[in-house]
Amino acid sequence: MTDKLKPLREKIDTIDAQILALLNQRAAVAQEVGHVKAETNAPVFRPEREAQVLRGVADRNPGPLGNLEVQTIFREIMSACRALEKRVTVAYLGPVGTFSEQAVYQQFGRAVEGLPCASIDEVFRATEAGTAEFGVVPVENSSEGAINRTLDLMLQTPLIISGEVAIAVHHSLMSKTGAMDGVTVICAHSQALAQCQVWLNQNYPHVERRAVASNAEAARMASVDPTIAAIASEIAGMQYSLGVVKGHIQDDPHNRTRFAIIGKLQPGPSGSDHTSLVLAVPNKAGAVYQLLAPLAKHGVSMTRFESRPARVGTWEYYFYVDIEGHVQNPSVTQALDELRHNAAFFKVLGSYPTSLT
Ligand SMILES: O=C(O)C(=O)C[C@]1(C(=O)O)C=C[C@@H](O)C=C1
Repeated sequence: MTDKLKPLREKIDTIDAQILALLNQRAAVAQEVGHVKAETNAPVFRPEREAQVLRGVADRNPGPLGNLEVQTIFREIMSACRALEKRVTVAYLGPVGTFSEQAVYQQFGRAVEGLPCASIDEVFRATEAGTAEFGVVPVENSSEGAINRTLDLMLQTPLIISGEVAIAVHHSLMSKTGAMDGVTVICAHSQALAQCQVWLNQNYPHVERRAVASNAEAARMASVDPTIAAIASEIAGMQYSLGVVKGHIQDDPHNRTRFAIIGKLQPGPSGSDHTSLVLAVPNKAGAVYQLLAPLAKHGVSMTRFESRPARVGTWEYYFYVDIEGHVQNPSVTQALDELRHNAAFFKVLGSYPTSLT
């Protein structure tokens, strides 16, 4: 056994030495890129370039490693190279251990400065003020729908959407002991309670449910109070040394949340992009249909359509529309020019590379 392993491990050692040398060669080139950017004051984080690199490694991947695995490795390589140029600060809905924090790492890799904020409003404020270069905010959940506070704030902010990231949301029921003995309350964010309600009705119909500010806060509470169990990600549970009572309790096994990266950067076209818009029309029959006609005319696909009642201003509804393509793509430019004419309110929230997952 040992005799057979030895030469194989020597092979791995040789390959690791090559990988290490190549990684540092790559890092040195990234440093040069950093100097060129510094001369022209160009942005360090280039989401369109990173998306192209990650799509490229998946396209060229011969295996046996899976595409997701090689993309994860290359995301971290780019993150580390980027940090040699400049370590970007990213605000997110904290505390640490939230799905928002996972979204930050999924988009930027680990070599970033995370800035946990107490609310979605604060993420916008920190990014607008420049305390953070970027912010990560939840936009929609596959089982619960739009995150309304984010949509409302998008309407007013001067920030742009520079990227999107979707993550699988798996909830676990956890407590200090990993059991439910003595637990009288289950705490979680209201969205998480809603996403697990069928499972909770079947398994713990008589235990009180209490909505708290975040799942990570619920995990923190459970870590200091044995009468509290929390619904949160297992990562949050690990941060607070909780034991898992039951994993994957969300009613929809494919539960996902999509996040927007907000900032002051408008990425260039990456070859596979989305553009987000907010529109409003006068309240008359057929107005929405007419408004959207230019998209069909120019062959631009709509990937999302969401309406929000207007709480202030003249219009009854704002429509949040995502389309395929980048504002610099000619068909999108033409469609948007016509849309702008038909709309009573028109705002481009940004064009950005489509999420890899
Ligand atoms: O190509 C660039 O602009 C770089 O700075 C290099 C690099 C990389 O490591 O590949 C790093 C950061 C950018 O976000 C994009 C790519």
